[in-house]
Amino acid sequence: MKERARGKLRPSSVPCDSVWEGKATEGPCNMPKPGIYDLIRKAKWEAWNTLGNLPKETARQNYVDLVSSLCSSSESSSQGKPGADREQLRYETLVVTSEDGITKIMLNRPSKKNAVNLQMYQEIVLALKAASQDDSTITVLTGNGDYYSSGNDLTNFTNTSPGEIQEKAKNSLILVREFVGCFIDFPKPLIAVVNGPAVGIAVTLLGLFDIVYASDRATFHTPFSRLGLHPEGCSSYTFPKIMGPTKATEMLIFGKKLTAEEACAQGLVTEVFPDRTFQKEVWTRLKAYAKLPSNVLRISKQVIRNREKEKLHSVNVEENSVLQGTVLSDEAVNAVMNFLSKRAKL
Ligand SMILES: CCCCCCC/C=C/C(=O)SCCNC(=O)CCNC(=O)[C@H](O)C(C)(C)COP(=O)(O)OP(=O)(O)OC[C@H]1O[C@@H](n2cnc3c(N)ncnc32)[C@H](O)[C@@H]1OP(=O)(O)O
Repeated sequence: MKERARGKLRPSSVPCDSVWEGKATEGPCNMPKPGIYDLIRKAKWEAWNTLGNLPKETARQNYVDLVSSLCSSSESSSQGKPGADREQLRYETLVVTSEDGITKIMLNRPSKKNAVNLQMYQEIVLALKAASQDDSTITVLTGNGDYYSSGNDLTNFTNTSPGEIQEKAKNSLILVREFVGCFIDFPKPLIAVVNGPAVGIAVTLLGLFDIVYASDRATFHTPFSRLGLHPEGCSSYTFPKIMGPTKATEMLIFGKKLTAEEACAQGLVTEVFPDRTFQKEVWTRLKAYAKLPSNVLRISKQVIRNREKEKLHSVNVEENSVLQGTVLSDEAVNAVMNFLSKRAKL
């Protein structure tokens, strides 16, 4: 009997379904308790044993229900395959690819230093939503060309009539709030591959990533005060936590630009690579990480990040409402005018 019962328990099967399976075919637990180091069989035995005298028929029905629910969940997850996403979604400002367990979202306005225009905000929201449901293990954000991103596109409100500008600013900020919310909620490991300089919102968001790899050519600059703007992307909360309040203040209020090495020393960047070997080294490492079990990574991310989510959403709302009041201030409008008239660059 011992051997027959053991033969039914496939070591690779999920403990919970083999428990119902054992109960459904054998009735009450009828095998001796396995040894302390026989971890898989011991876990199954304990689970089976806890079912006590549950009737065989009830156990059988539970087993059928469980198998049906697993089948339907695997069907619905296969509808979110990256191949299908690629066919459905066409992006103008991004290149999104999915292979080797990695969905790569590449900002693709290199002639504008990957400045984030309204279309790009929207497309990143869509790409993150698709990536959260596809079968990739990790998601990467990176930039095409020499910049990672020059931040918010300063022409977002130009070509807008005076009568429409208030409404456009309000709606744009609602979009930015949703955009930041997607980073807060993103369920899989999210990795920034910072291929060159990063500015403004492209920097602040890094506090919401799980890993940040940077080329030694990258710089990190948040010149909010000279633009008449204020910290966003939850940086008013994440940066003081990551680097301490005084270093965060130097960056977020006084616009101190950090080199990649400095950003790494402050904890904003995980690791810096020589630009010459950046792409090769980073992608080799990410491909190895993407072979780890997807579900395990998701759950570990939840364990690390979930207790902060509510706080981050409230910070996002608060930062956004401050910007609602200042994005059309004289200081902000003058800064844009100076940039457009080529009088000001960073
Ligand atoms: C939508 C709601 C608003 C929410 C507000 C959110 C709060 C703000 C968040 C931020 O991200 S603030 C940071 C904004 N970014 C900047 O201030 C950067 C401005 N750009 C520059 O200073 C320079 O362009 C540069 C990045 C230092 C690069 O200089 P370089 O001399 O190397 O290249 P350029 O010839 O200047 O740039 C090439 C091309 O790209 C255009 N461009 C670059 N960055 C932006 C940008 N952020 N917005 C709009 N356009 C940008 C630049 O004008 C050039 O265009 P062309 O002249 O070739 O047409």
